[in-house]
Amino acid sequence: MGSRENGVTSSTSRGSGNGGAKVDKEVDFANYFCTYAFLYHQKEMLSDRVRMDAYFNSVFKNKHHFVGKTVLDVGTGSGILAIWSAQAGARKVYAVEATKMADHARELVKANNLQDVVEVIEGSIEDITLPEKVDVIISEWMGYFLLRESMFDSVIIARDRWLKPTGVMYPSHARMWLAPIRSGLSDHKMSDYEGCMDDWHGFVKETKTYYGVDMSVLTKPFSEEQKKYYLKNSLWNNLHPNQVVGTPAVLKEIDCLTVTVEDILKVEACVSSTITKEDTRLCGFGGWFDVHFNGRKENPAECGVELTTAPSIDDGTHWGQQVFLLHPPVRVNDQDEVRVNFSMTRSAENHRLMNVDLAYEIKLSSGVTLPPVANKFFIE
Ligand SMILES: C[S@@+](CC[C@H](N)C(=O)[O-])C[C@H]1O[C@@H](n2cnc3c(N)ncnc32)[C@H](O)[C@@H]1O
Repeated sequence: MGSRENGVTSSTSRGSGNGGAKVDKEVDFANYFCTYAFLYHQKEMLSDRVRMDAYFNSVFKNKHHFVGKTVLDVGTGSGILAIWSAQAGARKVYAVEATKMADHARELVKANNLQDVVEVIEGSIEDITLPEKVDVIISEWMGYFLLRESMFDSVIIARDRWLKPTGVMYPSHARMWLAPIRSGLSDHKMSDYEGCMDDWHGFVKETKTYYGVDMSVLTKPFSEEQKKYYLKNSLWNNLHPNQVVGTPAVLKEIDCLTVTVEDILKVEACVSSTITKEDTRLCGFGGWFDVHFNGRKENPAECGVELTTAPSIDDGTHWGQQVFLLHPPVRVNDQDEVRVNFSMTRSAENHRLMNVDLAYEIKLSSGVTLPPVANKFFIE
């Protein structure tokens, strides 16, 4: 889950954004669920090899959790996780999907001759009733930086209603990470953060050459506009691992079996990272997540699987990372310490979007501490 294009960017009429508040279902459907009804969007997730391999391996390398068992797939989309669960030997799979994608899922189940095992149910997980409790809940609920989209609330509700006391969650654990980062190569446009704030120059040259108008007078306002934008909004990016200039820190650890909605309304952490590169420019912080498929203590996975969205030399995942930029960048050195006060809450206008407060302070290895800086970002 998590797409730059999915409809969660529009605001909804939801009130306070806390887990107890009422969601205007119609508005939520129009703004959030609508894109999931399109196969093109499901395809984006189905094409994410890192995501697919992790879920596939978690199911097929842990068949003992599935053989002869009952499974609930929360938000089945195209039906892929439900189909794998059935192929791994489940006795019965309830595949619940809020959107009309349920029709395609039903078709796909039938085409794979699994209609006697997989029952596709169209409806919100919050509203449907199952005839029995289940042994496994499987779901792909993760948004950008793990919690954007707030779909995990629905999985928690499903768990509390429908998971047997001995049941297993797929995934079982999740973590959020933050690390100091530097700008990428200048030929990699998306991650040349310093360049992207000033890249009016090249444009001015071209406009003058081809269209005879000198736009250089707008260079400064453009740069100011860019800075304002990037200092207020996080940026989706696929970071290269060499852009990570300090030790990554865990902001939040979640046990999917026991966590409550209350526990995820706010993520607060004070963390510290040691710079690991000589003479580099700290441009901001990168945030990502991982989830694990470890079963539960009494019924562990035979083969634990990790799905990570950390910076990677390959294509990464469709989740990428969230980048929180600083301006101006700060020159840092090996062994300097960056202390971060991090807080993430849900937007009051749209509970599926996030506000981040990020304050940091740098203690140089010489012992000098630079003045603290505080920034606010919106994860849209
Ligand atoms: C990220 S997609 C995952 C789809 C599929 N499970 C997969 O892994 O490819 C999440 C799906 O959950 C559905 N969904 C989200 N919240 C839901 C809810 N409360 N009840 C039912 N379906 C929901 C969305 O419509 C979407 O199709």
